Amino acid sequence: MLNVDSLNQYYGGSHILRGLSFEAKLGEVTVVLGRNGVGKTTLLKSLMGVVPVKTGSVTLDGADITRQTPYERVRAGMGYVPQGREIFGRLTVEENLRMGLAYKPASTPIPAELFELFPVLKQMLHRRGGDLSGGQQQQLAIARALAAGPKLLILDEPTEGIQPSIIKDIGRVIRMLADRKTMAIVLVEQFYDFAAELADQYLVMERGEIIARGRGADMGDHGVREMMSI
Ligand SMILES: Nc1ncnc2c1ncn2[C@@H]1O[C@H](COP(=O)(O)OP(=O)(O)OP(=O)(O)O)[C@@H](O)[C@H]1O
Repeated sequence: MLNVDSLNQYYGGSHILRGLSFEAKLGEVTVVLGRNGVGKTTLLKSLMGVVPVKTGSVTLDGADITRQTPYERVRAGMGYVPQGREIFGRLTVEENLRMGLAYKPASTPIPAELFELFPVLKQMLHRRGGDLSGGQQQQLAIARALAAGPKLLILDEPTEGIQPSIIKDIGRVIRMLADRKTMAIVLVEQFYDFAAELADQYLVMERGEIIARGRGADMGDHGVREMMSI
C-alpha cells in the first residue's frame, strides 16, 4: 500500500531523516514511536508532501507520489490528522468536515458514517470548532481526514492532551478502520500503551533513523517500552 524507500530529509543543513525505508500494509496499523525531536512529525509531513522530499521515494498503491503536492496526495487517497489537530476554530463542525471534501463536487454529502464513528460531532454540527474540547477537536480532525474515504490514514499523536475516555474511543475507531482491510494506517504516538494496543507493525525512530522494527505483538518482548524511556 504505502512504500517508503531510502527517504532523506533536511532542514537547512540539518539531516533530519536518514534513509528511512518501510512499508505500511492495508488493514494494518503501523505505529511509529520515538522520543521528542527524532523526526516523527517530519516523516509524516514528508509523506503528505507538506515538506518536499530531498531524496528517496514514496509510493502509494504502486504510484510514485514523491513529487506530488499535498492536494494531489489527498486526491490520491491520503488522509492526514496533523499534530495539534489544526481545526478551523471560527468555522463550524460541519464546515470543518466539508474542508475534508474540498476537492469533491460541492453537492457531495458529508458521509453519515462519520457521525456513527463520532456521535458527538452530530450534536455539535453547528458549533464552532474553537468551542469544542480538545478531545472533540481531535475526533473532528480524524473525521475530516476520513471524509473523502482515504486508503491511507496518517495520524500524528492523536492522544496528545486528550482525556482517557476519548483516547479509548479514538483507539476503538482506529482498530475498527484497520480491521475493515480497506485502509492502511500510520500512527505516530508517544503514549506507549495506546501504541502497543493498536500496533500491527511498529517502527522505533532515533535521530532520524529506524533503530528497531517488528510486529506489534512482539513489542513487549523486544523491550520497546524501555527504548522509549531511556
Ligand atoms: N521547520 C523546521 N526547521 C528547522 N528544524 C526543524 C523544523 N521542524 C522541526 N525541526 C527539527 O527537526 C527535528 C525533528 O523534528 P520533528 O518535529 O520531526 O520531531 P518529532 O519526533 O515529531 O518530535 P515531537 O514528538 O516533539 O513532535 C528536531 O530536531 C526539530 O527541532
